Amino acid sequence: DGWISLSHMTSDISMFPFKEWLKCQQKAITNHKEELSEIIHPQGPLLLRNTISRIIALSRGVMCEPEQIVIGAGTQLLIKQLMEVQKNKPIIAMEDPGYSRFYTLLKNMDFDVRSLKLDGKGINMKEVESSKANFLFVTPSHQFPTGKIMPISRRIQLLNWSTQTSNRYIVEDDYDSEFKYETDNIPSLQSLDRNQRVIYTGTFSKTMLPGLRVSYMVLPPDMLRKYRQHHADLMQNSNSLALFTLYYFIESGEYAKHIRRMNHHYEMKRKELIKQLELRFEDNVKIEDVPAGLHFLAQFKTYKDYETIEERAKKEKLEIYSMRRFMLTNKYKEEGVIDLIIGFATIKREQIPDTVEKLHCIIN
Ligand SMILES: Cc1ncc(COP(=O)(O)O)c(/C=N/[C@@H](CCC(=O)O)COc2ccccc2)c1O
Repeated sequence: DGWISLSHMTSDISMFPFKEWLKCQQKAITNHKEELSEIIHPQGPLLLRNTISRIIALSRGVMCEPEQIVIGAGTQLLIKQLMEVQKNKPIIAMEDPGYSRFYTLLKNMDFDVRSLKLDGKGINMKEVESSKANFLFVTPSHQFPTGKIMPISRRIQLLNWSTQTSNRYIVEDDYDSEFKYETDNIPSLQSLDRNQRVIYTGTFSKTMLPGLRVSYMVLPPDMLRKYRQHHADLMQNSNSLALFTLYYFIESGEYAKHIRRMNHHYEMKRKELIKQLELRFEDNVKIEDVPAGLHFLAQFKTYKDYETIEERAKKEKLEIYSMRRFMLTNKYKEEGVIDLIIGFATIKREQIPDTVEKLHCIIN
């Protein structure tokens, strides 16, 4: 259809080892007929929760028992189920720009949702303090969408904030932590938490097949008790066959191999795209070169506004999103520049020069 995608909402599944996946699915069917024939644990199979707790301990420093993990069909569903448990309408705060799907979900659940500005270190502490929030949603490992990695100093400030009064929680959305290029992993907020204030969420959407819809959250013990009481009757909402298959895919080492392969593949494309953009736009582009994730932020000098750019991109059959998608209430517009979110997962290496040229004529 002639469209080129610089969307951040895709992953490059051309390299996904479907043959291995099918072998693991065969194993899942052979070894787990019993479980497939019945309603299994609402939090997902214990053997997969064991595996997940081991992976996130190794890669993110998350300390938890498998019993604290809830597996669900997407992070939004898990957040919805978690927030249904909360009594007397807690106040919610989240990053702006931020993940608009959480903002919409929580607003639709009639919560009072405050959108807080960022500063150079991530979510702004003064705004956090004045927000009176009970639940604070943050993306410290790779702020969505700006890419900022929250420094340890700000993490400590947030953790101190969370212990100042009761009924304060931090929801750490670690959605994009697998893909780190030069920098090594900063451990999760949850790994620094000594007061059971951090609710940790992760997903297999970025590293596996987005269509699998397998995500998970780690609940502190007291929140887990409340969650289990409230959702005593709730059945598991993930697909058991996919979960058992994922278990074998991880245990066989295929998952680790796939992440290594994708890290290399994405890093190459990211480097090439940044190089071509800087060559073509020279000092009319400023790139937040955060070496992580499947997208980066690029600020282009132009006197065109967001609407014009978005229209021209559509006409040029280039799928790309601007910062407007993520502005919750603070609809700022810097004079003479626009911010675009450049996703590099699906673009082919050989398409990069033409795509950069296309972007140049859209913006100028
Ligand atoms: C901040 C944040 N947290 C969690 C998630 C993951 O959600 P889950 O898949 O339900 O577990 C996303 C996915 N955000 C999605 C949409 C972003 C947008 O709306 O602009 C993009 O998701 C994918 C990107 C690449 C490959 C696969 C998926 C999230 O942006």
